[in-house]
Amino acid sequence: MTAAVELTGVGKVFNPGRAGQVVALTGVDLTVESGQFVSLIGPSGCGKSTLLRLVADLVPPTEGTVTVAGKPARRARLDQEYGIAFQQAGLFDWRTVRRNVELPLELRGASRTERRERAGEMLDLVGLAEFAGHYPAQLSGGMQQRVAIARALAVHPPLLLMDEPFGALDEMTRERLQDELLRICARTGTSTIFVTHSIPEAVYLSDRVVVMSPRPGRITDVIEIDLGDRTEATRQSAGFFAGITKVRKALRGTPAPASTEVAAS
Ligand SMILES: Nc1ncnc2c1ncn2[C@@H]1O[C@H](COP(=O)(O)OP(=O)(O)OP(=O)(O)O)[C@@H](O)[C@H]1O
Repeated sequence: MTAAVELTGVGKVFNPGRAGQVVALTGVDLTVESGQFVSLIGPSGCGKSTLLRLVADLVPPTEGTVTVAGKPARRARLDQEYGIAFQQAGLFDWRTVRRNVELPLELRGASRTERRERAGEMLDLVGLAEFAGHYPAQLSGGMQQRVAIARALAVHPPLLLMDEPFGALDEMTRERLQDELLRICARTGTSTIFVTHSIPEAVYLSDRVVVMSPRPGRITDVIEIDLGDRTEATRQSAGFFAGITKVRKALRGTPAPASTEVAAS
């Protein structure tokens, strides 16, 4: 099966050869298999957002190749192979919730009926069907984030790129949205790359946590997480805490003990 994302020997230098030169990423090799949930974690400025933006073809790599769904990143962007949700929900204030979700479908030239139907389906999925006619300003931050997720999923992209989408939310809302996101990804078979600063969030959500080093950003560790189906009990489980410890050590540069597999217990 074609990998959802494949980066090979990827490097990114901003302003090369000029005064403001920044080597943001170097030697990045990463494969995200179809249906996998992968988090990126690392100190501020290590290149997490840059990596995501390379996958989204918002910036070109200086070296190496980026493939999304087996296609060059640019082709994948044109084919809308992915949806994007960033920390700021980025909704259009003057459009209702429904019309915000319809936007990527409009850009795709979908018919009015199809747009309505799909937006309704997506808003149902994120539990906001009743708010379809509201404007973003009438919603809480968490609800706005859910609209952004619905919008990102509206074209049924095989891949979701998320940059700290829950960063600004309170802990309870954040945990609820994490569960919703996992449910949505499982139902739709979506692959996800998720940037976060939160170790527990990365461990809870992911099949693999990718740990990055400070500039120039490199991947220093990939920690496999196997907590099975997430339930109420997962956040209190020994496996969850073991995962957190492993990622924390990797972030500090302490080698993890022999096995890198974190299992449910
Ligand atoms: N357009 C740009 N021009 C010049 N330098 C840039 C540009 N975008 C990012 N950088 C630099 O590249 C490095 C990586 O930035 P990036 O935003 O990817 O880090 P990050 O890991 O996402 O950080 P944070 O956790 O603080 O969000 C930083 O040093 C940043 O200043």
